[in-house]
Amino acid sequence: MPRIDLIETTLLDIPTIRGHVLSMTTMTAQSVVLVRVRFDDGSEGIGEGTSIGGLSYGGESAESIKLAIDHYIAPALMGHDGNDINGAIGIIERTVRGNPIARCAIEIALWDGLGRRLGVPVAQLFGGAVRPAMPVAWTLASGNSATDIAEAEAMIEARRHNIFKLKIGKRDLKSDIAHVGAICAAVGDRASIRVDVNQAWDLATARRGVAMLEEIGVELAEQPVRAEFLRDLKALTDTSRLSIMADEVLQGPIDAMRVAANRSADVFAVKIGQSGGLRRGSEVIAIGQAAGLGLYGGTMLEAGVSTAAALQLFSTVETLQWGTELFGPLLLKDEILAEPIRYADFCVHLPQGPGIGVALDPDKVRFYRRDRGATLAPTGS
Ligand SMILES: O=C(O)C[C@H]1C=CC(=O)O1
Ligand SMILES: [Mn+2]
Repeated sequence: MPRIDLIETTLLDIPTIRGHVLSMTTMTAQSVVLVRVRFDDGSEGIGEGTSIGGLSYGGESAESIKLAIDHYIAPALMGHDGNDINGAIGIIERTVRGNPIARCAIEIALWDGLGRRLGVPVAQLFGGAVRPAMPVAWTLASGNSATDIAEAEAMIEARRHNIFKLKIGKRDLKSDIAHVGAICAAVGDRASIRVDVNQAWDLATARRGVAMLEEIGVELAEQPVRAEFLRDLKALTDTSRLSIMADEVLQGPIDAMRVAANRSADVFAVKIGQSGGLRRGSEVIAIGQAAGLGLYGGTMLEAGVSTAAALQLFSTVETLQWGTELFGPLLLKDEILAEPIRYADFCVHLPQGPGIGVALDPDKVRFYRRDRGATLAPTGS
């Protein structure tokens, strides 16, 4: 029995290729918590926990993810059978409430370790991949319409993306609609245009906004209203011809059930981090499927490790009506994987090989680790 004998976390700060403007914050760097789990048979697994904009997007930050793992999850899991992932999930959930991204980070490493020991991809442990590649959206969020149009043109030309998600909700409705309209007019029928409001609108604004977006050819609006206001999300879904996607409201299968039960949304943005891991993510997917909702593989703008883990799970889903947005590594200025995930022909390709199918570049990890300065600084002062 391969017992867990070491759990190590490393916090990295990696600059983004440009400012990423969301309704609640502008990102210029992404903070990533890497997890390494070692088992006493010498095998290892890696995981990642990544959030957005410190604590401005949700209830977890890189620092809180690291703390939850180092101080609570790691001590509780020490000595546990690495092959017993369901048992480990039980221990983690009894030890730590909330904190779904921290829980996910460690679970990824457990699946990676198990896959590597068995010599199979994690997708195989979830029944096997039904597709080798998935459509992948890109987020246009430079904060400037002309820059976004140029970016969209370049992506279509390179055959990298023809699905674009526009981040809105920071500016007044009129400016946002003008911005989205300009992008829709520029790309025409060469791309699918969606928007993500990240909870910024009240119901009155959302009603007007969604109606205007529909007029200009937008296909879908993601989380237009606050996650807590499920009644408002449902009101929009009931009356809008645009598809409404649930994102921040989905913090695992219990929320998924609440949203599905009264059809408060048309589509689930399934995120392994927000769901609390691959196992709970697979349950969110099952609930969405059983309710006849559309599915979309979402991201917390994760680096390569968590993106690879999400790809392992989403590759096993029968129908991903809305594709994925697993482009996180492309938003970062530098690659931390030894071999990057492949993006081509408007798709992201499932990495091959055992476990999650990717390995870290140790030099890059060393370079971007937050405590690098501390490690190099003279001690004793
Ligand atoms: O969906 C979100 O709210 C978070 C994230 C995903 C893509 C992106 O640009 O931001
Ligand atoms: Mn979203």
